[in-house]
Amino acid sequence: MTAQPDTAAIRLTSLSHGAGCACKLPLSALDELMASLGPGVLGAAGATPGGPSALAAGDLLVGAAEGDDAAVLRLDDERALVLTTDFFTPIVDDPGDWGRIAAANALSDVYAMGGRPLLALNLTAWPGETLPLSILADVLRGGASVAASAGCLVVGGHTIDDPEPKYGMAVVGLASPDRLFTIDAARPGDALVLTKAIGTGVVATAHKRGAAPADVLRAAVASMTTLNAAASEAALACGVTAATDVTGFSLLGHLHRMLRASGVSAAVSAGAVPLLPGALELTAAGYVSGGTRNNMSYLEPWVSFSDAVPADVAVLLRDAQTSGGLLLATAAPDALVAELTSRSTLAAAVIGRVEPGPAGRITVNP
Ligand SMILES: Nc1ncnc2c1ncn2[C@@H]1O[C@H](COP(=O)(O)OP(=O)(O)OP(=O)(O)O)[C@@H](O)[C@H]1O
Ligand SMILES: [Mg+2]
Repeated sequence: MTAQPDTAAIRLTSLSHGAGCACKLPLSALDELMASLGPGVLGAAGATPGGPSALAAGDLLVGAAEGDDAAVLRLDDERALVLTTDFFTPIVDDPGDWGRIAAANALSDVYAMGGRPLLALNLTAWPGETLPLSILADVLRGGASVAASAGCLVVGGHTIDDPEPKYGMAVVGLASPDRLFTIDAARPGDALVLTKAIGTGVVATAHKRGAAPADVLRAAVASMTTLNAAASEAALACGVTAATDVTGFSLLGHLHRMLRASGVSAAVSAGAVPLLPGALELTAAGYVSGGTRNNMSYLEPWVSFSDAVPADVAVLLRDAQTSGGLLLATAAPDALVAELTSRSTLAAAVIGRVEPGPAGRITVNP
């Protein structure tokens, strides 16, 4: 009989070159890639299919050109299909937690469109020769448990051999075609509301280096495994039309994308942004991921910080998040905050305001 490896001694994060959504390709590279593809390669909303297609013109409500959280296809007057995918490298050492985080993160893009998830497929890359499959089974169990709590069935998947483990899901959901949340619907005067605290990137980076206190890691994992379902339901109940989820491009990066798509600017109140416990201390101690550094350089021409914003808070606003909250724009923030609070979302913070001005510009005040 071959000796079984001690699975408890395996640190999954040591196998990962970057943590969670911090391993996304930088926004600058993604922009360049999309622009280089040229027209007609990826389907855009309103486009008429060039060749034979089952799609009727106009039924693709959100496509690649929109750069939104998920694609949306109208099925009939009441129903639209929502389609999205996400996967990443180990963000924590516990396999079940990694699975739960990756699933909550993949499902989040459906909630960010105002949909609810129906079916999912596991996307898995695994070093089959060196890493026991029992660990992968724990990852998949974690993912399935979160999907089940979302009312979403995992119905299959795909697994490749890869020296670096990766896990995530492709998810199909349903939404009402006339009640979608899109990235291009923020309007001057709207308040910006955030439904989770930020700081998962610094906590994950510190954890990878063995420096995150247990209670700090626990709070970050609790946040990352929490579904954005309640936040999405609250936003639907309040008639919100503009939303995105906060992930690897950071709070300011995803806000910038929303503002750019909507043709507006915004002012953010740094002091109103909720921070995870320990995040500020770990930022001060230098646990800043490569993804966050990419966000900082990408956002340089777009964001002006008041001198009164503490430097570590300014870093956290650009911290690469994994499975972050929803960022919602609303003309009726009091009603939305009350609805979020009644549904016990992790946060319900008014963090700024949409303003008329150059598309994508952000001013950060203390
Ligand atoms: N390889 C790719 N081919 C086509 N489109 C892509 C590709 N990678 C990213 N995109 C598109 O670029 C946009 C931004 O991608 P990104 O992964 O940041 O969105 P997202 O799914 O909302 O991210 P997250 O899951 O982290 O919230 C999305 O509209 C996405 O569909
Ligand atoms: Mg998203």
